[in-house]
Amino acid sequence: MAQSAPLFGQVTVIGLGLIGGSLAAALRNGGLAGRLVAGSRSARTLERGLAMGLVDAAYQDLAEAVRGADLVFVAVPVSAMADTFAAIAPALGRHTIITDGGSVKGPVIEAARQHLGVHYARFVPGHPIAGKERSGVEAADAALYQRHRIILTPTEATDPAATAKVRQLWTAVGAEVLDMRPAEHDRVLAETSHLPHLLAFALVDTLSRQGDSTDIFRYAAGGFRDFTRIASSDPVMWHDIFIENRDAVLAAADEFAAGLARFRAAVANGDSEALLGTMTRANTARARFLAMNARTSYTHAQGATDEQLMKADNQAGQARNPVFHLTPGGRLNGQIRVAGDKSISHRSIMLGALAEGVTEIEGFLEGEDALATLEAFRDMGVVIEGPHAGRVRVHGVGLHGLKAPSRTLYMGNSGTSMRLLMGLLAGQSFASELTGDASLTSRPMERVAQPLRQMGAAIGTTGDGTPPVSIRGGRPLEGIHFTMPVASAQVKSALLLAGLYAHGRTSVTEPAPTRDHTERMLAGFGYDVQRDGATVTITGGGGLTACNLEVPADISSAAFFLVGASIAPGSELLLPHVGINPTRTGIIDILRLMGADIQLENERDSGGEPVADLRVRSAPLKGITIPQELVPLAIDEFPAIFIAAACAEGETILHGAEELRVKESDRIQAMADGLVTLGAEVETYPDGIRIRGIAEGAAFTQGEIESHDDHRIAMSFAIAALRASGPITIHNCANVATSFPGFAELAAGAGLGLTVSG
Ligand SMILES: O=C(O)C1=C[C@@H](OP(=O)(O)O)[C@@H](O)[C@H](O)C1
Ligand SMILES: C=C(OP(=O)(O)O)C(=O)O
Repeated sequence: MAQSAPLFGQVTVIGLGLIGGSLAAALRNGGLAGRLVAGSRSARTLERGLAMGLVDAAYQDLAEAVRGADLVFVAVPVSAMADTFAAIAPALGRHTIITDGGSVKGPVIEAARQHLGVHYARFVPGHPIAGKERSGVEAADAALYQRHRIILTPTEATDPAATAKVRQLWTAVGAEVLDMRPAEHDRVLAETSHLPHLLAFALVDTLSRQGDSTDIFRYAAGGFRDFTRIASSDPVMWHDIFIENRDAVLAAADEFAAGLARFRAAVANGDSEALLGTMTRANTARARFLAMNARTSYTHAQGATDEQLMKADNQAGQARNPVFHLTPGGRLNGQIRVAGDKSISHRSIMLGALAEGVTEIEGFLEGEDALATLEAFRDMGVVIEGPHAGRVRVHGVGLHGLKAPSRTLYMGNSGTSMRLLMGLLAGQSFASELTGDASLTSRPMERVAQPLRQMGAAIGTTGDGTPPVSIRGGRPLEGIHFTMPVASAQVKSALLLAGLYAHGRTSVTEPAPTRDHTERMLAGFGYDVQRDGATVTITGGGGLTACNLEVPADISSAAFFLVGASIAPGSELLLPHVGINPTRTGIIDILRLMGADIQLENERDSGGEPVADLRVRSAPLKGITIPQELVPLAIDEFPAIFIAAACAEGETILHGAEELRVKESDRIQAMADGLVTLGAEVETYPDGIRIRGIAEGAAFTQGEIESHDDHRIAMSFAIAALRASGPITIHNCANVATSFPGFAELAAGAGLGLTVSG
């Protein structure tokens, strides 16, 4: 850590175990304290601390230790807090800030209030969530808090300046600081840490009391060992925690007992639907909660080992994030079946859930975005089997059968999930809240919220109009006629889904054609949808009937290969069963205008959606001015199109695409930055870009690219390597899994020099 001016004059650490010792070590390393002092009842600990160079002075008399301190960190067991506060209070200065590391906050705050007297206003309660597998001063580790979370739980009595100072302290040693109310902290810890320990202790104890317990333990397999590992934790420490956090632990235990009773009843009654519902939800829930905490991708959390999960969770978003390494040149050949269509996959779950009967889906996209939708419906009580190799069975609950979710619905990175669900949830009788990852929580949601309010919905967003989105529910909706200011299929779809619940007719007029999967699929589920030019209308009060669906391959995923094969001489690829809905084929039109050689073979209908096998051969490309009417029809494909433009003769100019600035990243800026890094000549406009291309040979230099956590940016620059003069490295590629899991393997199989690390 770099040396900086000391943040504090004297810091005193009371209790020099792993937690206290590690803070001392980190402050020492960073030069953050002018003087470091330790206080401990144990002479041996103090000797070790001095010998290790952690502190400059050490006292068994705690009052002596805090004399002259600017900041005191109390890191003793929770049951010893009251005595410690009483011992130090008389020696604290008028400005001394006191903070602690106790794992239960309510009782520590109460002890501080009783014993710190006037100093209570400068007491900032805290809880570092850091590894505790080793203990004692010998385990002190200057790096312990780096990228770990510290929860601060200031009370109304806490001086905000003191809180700010403690926040500065933790940030300076590399931690991420979160604020919580004390009661919330104790409840959350009771649920996520104390209850599991209670269950493990209770299970092992219960089994060990049975007559044949020797046999039980002899035959105990991995599951038993995994589940009960934490029953080996220190009984004295856990005794203190259960006693100190009594109320929250009891509430969590009661909640669990009710869940156990439900499960028991389902077994007793042979209730397959309840059993499947509970277990399919549980299957993915853990990975999802951890992903949600880390505000990271969900399939990553799902594929990770326990250790990685906990690390990702502790390290606040630092989940392992793959890096793409590309060798330059090469060509693409063969046949590639790209991932299932994302837009159709989302809607297959939504409409399947609201239908009467069981909907069977094939070709479902097992990408993060579609899975976020799937999980949201599980959270609302819908039994969904799968996905297994693209097959999903949705047990529809009917238009009015959804149940209130017990917690915030996590939409990960998916704008489609959030916006469509806003419409659907506005029509429900219950309240709900939607949130997402760092990218999604910065995207605009008022474009949907405003017209829904006109229909009568009660919806809140943040001051910036971004998520979290809260929906009051239980409000009667009235059909409206809405003319969309932006061409957005998500806005249109949200209003149509709300329209299912509205009184009368809901109609939406679009300024330019956008993807019409919602309209087609509603009709496929038996709902009457009227289309008249740019206006689509539905009347509330009908019903949906389950059906079977085959999701075609996603033309947005095929786009990377259409561009890759076009720009790499000697390429020829066949992309079977790709959706060629005319509201999605802008990419084909644009590439053809540039001179690409793309053939549609075997055109057919698949469940109401046109599909074809796409054959693409390399061809010399030329720059064009992209026709305005094609912009909404190729909206997600522009990152890939920009790569084609950089490999075309002359200039390509795009206008009218300001929407690109509010996708998973600002795609105009993210692509321009990457293109410039790779030596291309570009100029950006508020609504577009100009790119000068190089028709032959290397169009790109080597370079390091930032994906900005945007799947389409990552995949576009991967394809660029086909025409680069040196290696390209792309950082933060986890989000490729949102729309195209398996991209790297498929692309490498077809000839792209792509390997993945991290
Ligand atoms: O409705 C859909 O499935 C989508 C609509 C488009 O968004 P907008 O409606 O914001 O243009 C598109 O970018 C997105 O990937 C999927
Ligand atoms: C914009 C996209 O998706 P969404 O809006 O669903 O996040 C996309 O996939 O490119």
